[in-house]
This record gives sequence, C-alpha cells and structure tokens, in this order.
Amino acid sequence: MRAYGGISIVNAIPCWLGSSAAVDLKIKVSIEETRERDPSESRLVKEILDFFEKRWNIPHVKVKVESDVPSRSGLKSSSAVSVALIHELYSKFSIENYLSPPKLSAILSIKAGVSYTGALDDAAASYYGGISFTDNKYLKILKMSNPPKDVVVMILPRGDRPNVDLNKLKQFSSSFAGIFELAKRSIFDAMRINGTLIAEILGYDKTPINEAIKRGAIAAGISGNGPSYFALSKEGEEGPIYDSLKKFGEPILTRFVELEGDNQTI
Ligand SMILES: Nc1ncnc2c1ncn2[C@@H]1O[C@H](COP(=O)(O)OP(=O)(O)O)[C@@H](O)[C@H]1O
Ligand SMILES: O=C(O)C1=C[C@@H](OP(=O)(O)O)[C@@H](O)[C@H](O)C1
Repeated sequence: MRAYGGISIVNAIPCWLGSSAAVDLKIKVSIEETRERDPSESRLVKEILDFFEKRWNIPHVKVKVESDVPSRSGLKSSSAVSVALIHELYSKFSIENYLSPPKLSAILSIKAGVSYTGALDDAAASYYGGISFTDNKYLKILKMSNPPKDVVVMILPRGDRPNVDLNKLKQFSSSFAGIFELAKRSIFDAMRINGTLIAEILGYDKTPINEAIKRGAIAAGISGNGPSYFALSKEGEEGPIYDSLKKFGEPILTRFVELEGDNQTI
C-alpha cells in the first residue's frame, strides 16, 4: 500500500490535540513471506511485526519500503510506514474487525519509541489523505476534511532531527489548545502560528519562515518537531516564495491530497 507524507497544522505534543495535512509525497510498503526476519529492521517495523506474530501467529515477513520522505524530519515518514505496513499485513493475512491502521499505528508507535502521543493526527492523514483533527490522548479521530484547493505546498526538507525537549513544548499546552480551536475555522492561520511557535520553542532559525511570509506565503513554519520547513502559496504565486526558500536548501514543490474514497470509513 502507499501512504502519504504530511505537514503539521497543529502539533499534538503540547496538549494531545493534533491536526495534520497529507501531501503528495508517497511511501510505498510491500511485504513478502520469508524464512528469517531482516535483522536490520527499523524499531517501528520490528514492533509492528512482533505484535502481529504474537497476536495472530503470522509467518515471518520481509518488508520493503520505498519512500519520497526523509525520516526524522517532521514530514510524517514514521506514520506513513506504519499505516501502510499494518494495512498490508491486515490484507495479506485476512485480519478483520480489529483497530483501523491509524489507531493501531498510534499504539505501536508509542511502544516502538518513535512517537510521544502516538501521532494519530499524522497517521490518519497519511492513511486517509485530507486533513485530520484528532484527540491522541483518547485515540479519537474527531474529524477528517478535504484540504483547500489551488494551494502549492513547498517543503524545505531537513533530516537528522536533534532530540526534542518535550517539557518545553508541554509548557505551552493552553496556547496549542487555542491553536487547535482556530484550526477548525482557519487551517492557514493555525499553521502559521503553530509553525512559528514550534520554531521559537525548539530554537529553530525563523529566517526561512519570515522571508516566505514577507514574500506572500499564506502560511509557513516548521512541520512536526522539525527540522523541515514548509510554506504555502496560492497556485501561480509560488515563484517568489520558492526563491526565498531556495536560499536555504532544495525546496520540494507538492500539493495537498484529497480524502480518499475507499478509506473514508473511519
Ligand atoms: N523508510 C523507513 N523505513 C523503515 N522505518 C522508517 C522509515 N521511515 C521512518 N521509519 C521509522 O520511523 C522513525 C522516524 O520517525 P519520526 O522521527 O517520527 O519521523 P517523522 O517525523 O518524519 O515522522 C524511524 O526511527 C524508523 O523507526
Ligand atoms: O510524537 C508525536 O506524538 C508527534 C510528533 C510530531 O510529529 P513528527 O513526528 O512529524 O515530528 C507532531 O506533529 C505530532 O502531532 C505528534
């Protein structure tokens, strides 16, 4: 199955409420039965396979991941790998009537130590497309909606995230609860405030954000816990913003992904 990378609207770490938007960067996961598991599996893949073997006694599988999304960058690669792998395992071994892939991904991501809240916001957008609003504490998908149209998404990918100080983020829980409320009315305003505040709290350079906004970006900021940046523009107006990001690296041009038909039953 292929799932999507994404960018943050509201980071869920400070107050457990999160919102994420799927973007057209794809992660494809395929599996095949094998005699022996791959000893170099990532922590996340290992946790998921261990869980399926223990609970449903499935045979060993080898996992192949093809990804456009850098890992540990704030672009939701872990959620995408996780939901796509869970989906593949459910379908190959005809496992039904269990938690949806985003919900099981949230539980196993915490166990694997790749997520703090389970990142259900990221997992839901990655799996269903569109925009998610979730309560990660209670494992609830509150709403999925379609993204705004005619928007260009520019991403400045950065890898190798330094360790994130959770306590610093948690000190801002009431501000982020407010940003989550705002996101229900205006995702652009929420993304801009979330993205700038995360940069400020975690100590990332705000110059790429400020330059993009000065050149007319609808929103710009840090995605997830960083270090990747994003900026949004109306279609046809991306030139100056792209040029401003280019001073800091190799920006990727992409777009939001609509909610997908098959997956809309949440
Ligand atoms: N291509 C991949 N193949 C296997 N595991 C991956 C891959 N990408 C991410 N992961 C898993 O997800 C973890 C990184 O997740 P995370 O730091 O949350 O990144 P992001 O912010 O991009 O989602 C890795 O440590 C690894 O366990
Ligand atoms: O670990 C977590 O629970 C989360 C990590 C962040 O994403 P990244 O992993 O992309 O930084 C954040 O945006 C998300 O809402 C929750």
